[in-house]
Amino acid sequence: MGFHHKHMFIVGSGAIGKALAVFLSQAGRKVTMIRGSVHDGSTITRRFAVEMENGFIHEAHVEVATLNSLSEIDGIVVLATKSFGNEKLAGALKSKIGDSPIVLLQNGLGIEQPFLEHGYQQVYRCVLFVTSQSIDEVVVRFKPVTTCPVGIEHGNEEQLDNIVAHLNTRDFGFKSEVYIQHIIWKKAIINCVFNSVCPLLEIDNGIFHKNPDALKIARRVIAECTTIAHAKGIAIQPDDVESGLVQISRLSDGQAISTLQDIRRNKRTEIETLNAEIVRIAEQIHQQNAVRETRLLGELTKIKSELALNLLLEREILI
Ligand SMILES: NC(=O)C1=CN([C@@H]2O[C@H](COP(=O)(O)OP(=O)(O)OC[C@H]3O[C@@H](n4cnc5c(N)ncnc54)[C@H](OP(=O)(O)O)[C@@H]3O)[C@@H](O)[C@H]2O)C=CC1
Ligand SMILES: CC(C)(CO)C(=O)C(=O)O
Repeated sequence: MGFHHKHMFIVGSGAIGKALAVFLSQAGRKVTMIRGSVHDGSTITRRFAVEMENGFIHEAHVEVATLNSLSEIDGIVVLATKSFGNEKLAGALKSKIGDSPIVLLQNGLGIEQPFLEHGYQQVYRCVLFVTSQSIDEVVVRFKPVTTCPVGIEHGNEEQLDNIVAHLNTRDFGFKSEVYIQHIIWKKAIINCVFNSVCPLLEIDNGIFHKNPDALKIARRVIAECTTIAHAKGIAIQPDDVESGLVQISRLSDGQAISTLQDIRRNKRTEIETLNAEIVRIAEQIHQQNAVRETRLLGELTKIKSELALNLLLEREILI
């Protein structure tokens, strides 16, 4: 058995889960994908493909199971599901994973709470700096931005390095980052901008490096959110967040942000863990007036996403 002997369980068969499953399988890791929202007891093998920017296609056959088809999960559990499912998943995984570590790949603030509250001892958080967009049931279009840091919510550095060694591949890079909290905040603030402005304008991620007026809006949201970060003891600088945002905008030009993909597919979005969560934190420390634009953009995005869901419901009733 080689160094990378741990079985990788990827929960969630979406744009990120499929890309990760393909890269890990190609690198020779043992991979099982577990469906996040499907519980029909099935285990099948499926082909997934990842299209890179230069047109190259990576593909792999991956075993896809459901939670109720597995009695025990022994390995490294990686969550690539939508964060609003975490409370339910934390309950469902608890009796099966023993002391296997869990790694959360999701965007947002506070998304680890359900796992900490359920008493998980090995909880790690990754901040993704890649974009992956579903083209159809099999293919995703993948663009890496930079190496993705993984840090500790509850656990230890030795296990962290072991997890990173198992996750890291040439095309989807991971690294250990002991001080992850400031990166979580920085990325969450960047997402507060992308995941509201892009869906509202119905435009791809390239807008901020191309349009000075959109960048001005981004700058104001960044200023608001960094004020709250500072009040919570997270020392991040607005200029640093802005350069991160512009870098992502350049490198993911043409890609649609996940919230825009969700709205287009009439799916629930994660905006509650972004703008709404920063507003909630601001309220707790009586600084709600400092985040007015962040709140407005979040509320408009939420309405837009609910309108899309209602439209789908109405269409279903008519059929
Ligand atoms: N796509 C991207 O470029 C990026 C994504 N992220 C983050 O990565 C995470 C995954 O994103 P992405 O792959 O794009 O999302 P997708 O919508 O493509 O896939 C998410 C998967 O989550 C599962 N899921 C959906 N609802 C629930 C639920 N209520 N309970 C349990 N599982 C559920 C589904 O898995 P199944 O089909 O197996 O049921 C679904 O396929 C998100 O938190 C996102 O913010 C971060 C940076 C970039
Ligand atoms: C900002 C971006 C594009 C970076 O990975 C992202 O987080 C997303 O697509 O959800």
